[in-house]
Amino acid sequence: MLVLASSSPRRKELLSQIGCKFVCRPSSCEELTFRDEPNPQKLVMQNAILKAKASVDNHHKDEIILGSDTVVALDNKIYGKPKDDNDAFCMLKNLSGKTHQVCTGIALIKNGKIFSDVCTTDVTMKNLSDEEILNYIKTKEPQDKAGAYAIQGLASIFIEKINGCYFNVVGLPLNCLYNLCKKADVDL
Ligand SMILES: Cc1cn([C@H]2C[C@H](O)[C@@H](COP(=O)(O)OP(=O)(O)OP(=O)(O)O)O2)c(=O)[nH]c1=O
Repeated sequence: MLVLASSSPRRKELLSQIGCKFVCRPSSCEELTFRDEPNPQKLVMQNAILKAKASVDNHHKDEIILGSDTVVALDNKIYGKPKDDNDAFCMLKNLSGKTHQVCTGIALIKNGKIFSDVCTTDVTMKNLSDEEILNYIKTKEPQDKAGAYAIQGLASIFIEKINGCYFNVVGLPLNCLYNLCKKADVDL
C-alpha cells in the first residue's frame, strides 16, 4: 500500500488523477529552511525525505511512503508559503516580470530504503501591477502555496510561459514520480 505523507489537496488530486490507490497520512516534522540549506534542489529533496520518514509506521513495514516538498527559487532566494499577506505581496512583487524556478523534491521509502529525486520547472510571470497583486491576495489563494501563487488557479492568467513539468509546479511531478517508482520497483 502506498502512503502519501502529505496534507496537500493538490498532491492528493494529482495522485488520484493517475489512478493510484493510496492512503493519506500527513506528518508533522521539523522542515529545513533556506538557512539550513541554501540550494533549493537539495532543500526540497531533504525535506521530502524528512516528511516521508515522519510518516513511517513501524507496525506496517510493508508500506511504501511518499513525501514531497515544493519551493520557488529566484535570484538566490527561496520562497516557501507566505507567512501573511505582506509576505505574499513581497514574493509576488519579486516574481513579477521574471522567470523563476519551481523545485519539487520527492522521496519514496520502501523496506527502509530511500529513493529520491528533484524536478525543476521554469515559470515566467507577467509584469504585475500593485493593484493586480493586492486583488489577487484578497482571493486568499496565495496563502498555502509556495511563492504565493497557484498556477492551477486564479494565478494562471499571470503565467506567460513555463518550461518543464506543469505538475511539478502544482506540487507533484508525475513523470518524475513514475520514473522513481520504476527505479524502486513500485507499481503505481
Ligand atoms: C507554485 C505553486 C505551489 N503550489 C503548492 C504545492 C504545495 O502544496 C505548496 C507548497 O508547500 P509544501 O510545503 O511543499 O507542501 P504542503 O505544506 O502544501 O503539503 P505537505 O507538506 O503536507 O505535503 O504549494 C501550488 O499548489 N501551485 C503552485 O503554482
